[in-house]
Amino acid sequence: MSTIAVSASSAIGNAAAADTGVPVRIAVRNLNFHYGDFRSLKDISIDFYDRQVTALIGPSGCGKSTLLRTFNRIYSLYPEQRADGEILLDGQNVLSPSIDVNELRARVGMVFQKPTPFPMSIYDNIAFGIKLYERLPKSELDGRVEEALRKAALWDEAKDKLRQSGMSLSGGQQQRLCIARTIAQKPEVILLDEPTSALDPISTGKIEELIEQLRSEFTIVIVTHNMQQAARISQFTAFMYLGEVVEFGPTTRMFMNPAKKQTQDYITGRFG
Ligand SMILES: Nc1ncnc2c1ncn2[C@@H]1O[C@H](COP(=O)(O)OP(=O)(O)OP(=O)(O)O)[C@@H](O)[C@H]1O
Repeated sequence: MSTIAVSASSAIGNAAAADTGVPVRIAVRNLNFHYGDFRSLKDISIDFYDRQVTALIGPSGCGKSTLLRTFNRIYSLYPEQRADGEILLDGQNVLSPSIDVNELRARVGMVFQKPTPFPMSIYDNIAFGIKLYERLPKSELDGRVEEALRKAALWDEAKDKLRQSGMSLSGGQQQRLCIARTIAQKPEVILLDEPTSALDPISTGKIEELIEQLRSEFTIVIVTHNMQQAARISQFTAFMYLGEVVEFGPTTRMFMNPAKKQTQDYITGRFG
């Protein structure tokens, strides 16, 4: 794992983050993103720390989801979308043409705003992804499915109906199933794009607790519109505006004492 870039976070005025001593898992350098002729990310440089939760916040259209989608190159499914610059995952540039994108997507899992279980059983929703990469005897596969459901805090609710359709679960349970499916592939990084915006407060609370538990094992990047949520669950926060990272730092400092007026205005709801 790369530790070189810890001090590089000072490139965006973040001395506090640079002092943490936490290793960097993803180092983004001079990243630009284009949808056709439209440049939606502008020369972004930012570090994401190992086994920490980083929240991406900012007004609608500022580029949060676009940034998230660069990490596993999911955008490359669309020919008119392109990124340049560097995204170093453990020191290896994921934008390099030599990267195996299937392998990358197993290392960098993603969960979307709307729960997206596959139209198959709860068991198969999880086993499917494992079987793409590994050939395991049935007993071992059963163990991996159980482990993923336990880590996603869904085992107790799902263990007696593993053969039922994933679509039969509630919205909150479906989202935990999607998280279980991602975890089962043993990723290093989990990307969460507004994972609770379609959920009720109780389901939201469960996902937030889950994120706190998952942090011991995974590096997590979450896009959220909910400032309280960002403050509750993240250790680092990046405030984005018009395709740029305006400010980045430890969440407590960002919320208690932001350095930039734009950040202050946004987190206090005064952004016009
Ligand atoms: N498929 C696309 N084609 C063209 N432009 C796009 C596309 N997707 C996003 N954009 C533009 O890129 C910019 C960043 O969009 P993005 O979805 O990353 O913002 P966001 O901060 O995640 O917004 P929100 O909070 O509303 O989800 C916006 O100006 C948006 O209009």
